[in-house]
Amino acid sequence: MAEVKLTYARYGKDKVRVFRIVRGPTHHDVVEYTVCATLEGDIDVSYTQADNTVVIATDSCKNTVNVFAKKSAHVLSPELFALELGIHFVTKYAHIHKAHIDIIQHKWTRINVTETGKAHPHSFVRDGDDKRLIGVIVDATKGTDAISATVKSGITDMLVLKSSGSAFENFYTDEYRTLPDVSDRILSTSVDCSYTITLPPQPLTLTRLDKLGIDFAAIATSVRNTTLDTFATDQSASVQATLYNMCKKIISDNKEVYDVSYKLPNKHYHAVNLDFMGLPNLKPAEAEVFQPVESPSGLIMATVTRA
Ligand SMILES: O=c1[nH]c(=O)c2[nH]c(=O)[nH]c2[nH]1
Repeated sequence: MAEVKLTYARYGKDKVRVFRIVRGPTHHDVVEYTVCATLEGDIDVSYTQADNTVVIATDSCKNTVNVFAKKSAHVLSPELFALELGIHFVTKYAHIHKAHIDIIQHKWTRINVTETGKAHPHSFVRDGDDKRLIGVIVDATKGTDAISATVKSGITDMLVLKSSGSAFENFYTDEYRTLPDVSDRILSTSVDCSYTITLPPQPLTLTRLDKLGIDFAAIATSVRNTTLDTFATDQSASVQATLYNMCKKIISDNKEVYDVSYKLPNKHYHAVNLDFMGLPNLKPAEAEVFQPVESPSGLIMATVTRA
């Protein structure tokens, strides 16, 4: 047998599906999460010596998510809920030094009733495929009185399209280029955005969570609105340039945001040739019927960081 060593180990429960109702006096709030909770620490012997005594069962990790969903005062904020879970794992178990909590928040938007013009107190609609993504790492490797954390938050699967206000011109020309300059085109992408939030000076404790003073929901709303507003209003020179404009505004508007990353597929729409019917549809000014192209798509990515 070759000499080997274990260089990284982490385990836990993925795809923990949880739904929580918070019953208020006048209305209910609901959240639906898919949680992935994984742990690092002094767990090597479970891999190398078949010693399970150090293993908090992944089933127990799942139970912990459900118990905290019931007891947490922060459950409506995925960032705070993730921090709370992470702090729990690294403080409850002396041999667990890092917890990774990843949450997908599924959409439930309050229904506005047409007849009354009012938001309904306990009825909701899934009004889009977009989800919020939260990734928290709680780190107690320097001890439980020196816990630090990183918080990433973001959006995924937010499909957008504009039928004008997008150009792509003056790009590199050589023998491989076949694409003509276009001054007006369809632009469509499925937004995947992630941003890092700087937490106030650590260390972190469960009780300090109440006093973090960061309005995670307001930042999420700002990021979503800026993404949509910039996509709509920017006279786009390219996906790259529009992406950068989104990042600049998000970092300017949100002092807690340290960096922003986007992954933007450029979902192409090709004008259909209708010459066989004598219908002009190929020149940009005449094109009205398009074929949405599943693949390939462009893929434009970048991270912009506060200087
Ligand atoms: O906005 C764009 N960026 C590109 O890099 C690119 N490449 C391409 O073929 N079309 C586009 N559009």
